[in-house]
Amino acid sequence: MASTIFKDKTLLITGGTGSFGHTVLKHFLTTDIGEIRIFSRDEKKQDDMRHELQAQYPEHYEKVKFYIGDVRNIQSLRDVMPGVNFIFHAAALKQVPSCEFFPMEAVRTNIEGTDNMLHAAIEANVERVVCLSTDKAAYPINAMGISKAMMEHVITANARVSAQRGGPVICCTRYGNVMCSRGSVIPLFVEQIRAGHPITITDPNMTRFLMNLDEAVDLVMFAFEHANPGDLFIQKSDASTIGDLAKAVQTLFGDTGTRIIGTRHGEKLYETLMTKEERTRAEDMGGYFRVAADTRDLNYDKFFVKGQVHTQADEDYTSHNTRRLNVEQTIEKIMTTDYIKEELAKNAQ
Ligand SMILES: O=c1ccn([C@@H]2O[C@H](COP(=O)(O)OP(=O)(O)O[C@H]3O[C@H](CO)[C@@H](O)[C@H](O)[C@H]3O)[C@@H](O)[C@H]2O)c(=O)[nH]1
Repeated sequence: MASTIFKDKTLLITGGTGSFGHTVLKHFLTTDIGEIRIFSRDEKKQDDMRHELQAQYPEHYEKVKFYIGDVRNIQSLRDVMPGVNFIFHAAALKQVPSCEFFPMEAVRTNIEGTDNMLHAAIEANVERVVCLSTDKAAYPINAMGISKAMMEHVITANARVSAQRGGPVICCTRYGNVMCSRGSVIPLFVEQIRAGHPITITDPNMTRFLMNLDEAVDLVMFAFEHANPGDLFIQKSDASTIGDLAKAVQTLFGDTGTRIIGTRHGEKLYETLMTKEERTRAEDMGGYFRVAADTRDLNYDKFFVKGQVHTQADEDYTSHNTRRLNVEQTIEKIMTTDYIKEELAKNAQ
């Protein structure tokens, strides 16, 4: 990717050892970017990443610097900030079931951690910050989604203050399920098939937005380039039913039967990427929507206008009403991931 905006600049990725961080490195490491800082808690994951980069990118790996820290600890964020131009904030607790059992942990990392990061970024005069959220934050029903929804509000509030003071441009992206990410359903199905077990389906009629990691990075880059303070960016995404997704995986890896297990803690039948209320403020930008921040202050009287006041659009934008992929199209879609390509290559050996 030619990325002159990043020429000689320093990019910080919080939660940088995860799948998102790996994909960002794949996109940026060989460009003219100056430095990439990986900030995360786990020294083992950093060490693994360091070795991987040394092997794969012998001429570029020295651009990557590793910082142990935790977004819950603002001092560790202050320590990583000097010289940082841009931030992609991916650090999060994102497993729905674990957040359900330990909701305060989600509060500390997703809400307080994001607030800490933004304060440290504002203090350090960073130029741009893009934060990563999830569809589960729209009309949230589980602790992970609720914490991410609060995170989005923390982002909007800090973006407003930062803009008033000429500080960093802070924005947010929201996306759906990243196919084949760690612990997600596609790798689970593949493992079950390999073990000769029936695959476990919660509800064949459930739908999920399907996105690959490159699309997640593209969305973050789009937000990076187009953001006004407090904007929320959403990528238009396709969806499939879990029943069709299961058939797609079985077509590629074999059919060992299916077993219905029922809906898990905190799960929805479908996900919402953009609410009706957000749609009234959304701008269609082709492949993306921009939901502008509400820039009014608390003095509502001065904003009163005569005439019709729109408070909601007709419909939410959901995994039930977006473009629905059939089994064939779902196969094509999941084949775009490195995980599926690598696993099929193993089968062929
Ligand atoms: O044995 C299983 C497990 C899951 N599912 C279904 O598969 C879909 C996807 O499940 P999963 O891959 O676990 O994703 P989600 O629960 O939708 O959310 C995951 O994916 C989100 C987006 O990547 C992350 O933010 C969340 O943390 C992570 O839990 C859902 O409809 C599940 O009901 C099954 O049918 N059988």
